Amino acid sequence: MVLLKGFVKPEDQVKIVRTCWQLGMGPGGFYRPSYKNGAKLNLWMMSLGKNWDLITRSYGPTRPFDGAQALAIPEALKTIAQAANSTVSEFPQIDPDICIVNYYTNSGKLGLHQDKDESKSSINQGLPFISISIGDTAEFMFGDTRDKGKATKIDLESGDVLILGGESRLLFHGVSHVKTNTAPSWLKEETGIRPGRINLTFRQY
Ligand SMILES: O=C(O)CCC(=O)C(=O)O
Ligand SMILES: [Fe+2]
Repeated sequence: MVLLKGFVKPEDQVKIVRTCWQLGMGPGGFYRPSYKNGAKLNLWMMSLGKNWDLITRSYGPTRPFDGAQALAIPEALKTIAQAANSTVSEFPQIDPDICIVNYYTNSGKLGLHQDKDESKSSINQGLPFISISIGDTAEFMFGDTRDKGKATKIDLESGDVLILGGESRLLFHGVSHVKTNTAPSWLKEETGIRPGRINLTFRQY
């Protein structure tokens, strides 16, 4: 696992907010994924490239609940993720065909889980996924088990990039909470970003 503190330049952070907001408000944009029993995740999600479905835990071209086609990953965003990937010599370079964008309000959170719905080959090779955080700071947790008490907690701030690959590809991870009013003031002024946090994870199926 590699954490690149403050990797994303301010102008790119602004670009990410504007792009995610524009895509997220349109068809195929942000929604709250539900489990079979109707309970919802504590975040808003938009899948780019391929749709990830919470119920089947699999990828497909469209999302079952409204039939919307997964939107394309904007090249400008992919470039930022690949630039981060290329600074880390211990992991292979990926060509992302999936980007999951999560928007957490200040009450948003995500339980400890592993990301293992990409192809067997991708997982077995330990191809990294690249996670970009924008907006309010998150307390991010990770560990070898689903036990929250044993998880390590770190802050992910606006502009940080976390890369999980190789041995760390299947780490359990999640977001315990989002810290209110911690986004950089210049980002708020420039974009009018709502309170909360945007996280993008770039993956190769
Ligand atoms: O928001 C984060 O930092 C993590 C997101 C995540 O784990 C996921 O989308 O699978
Ligand atoms: Fe994840």
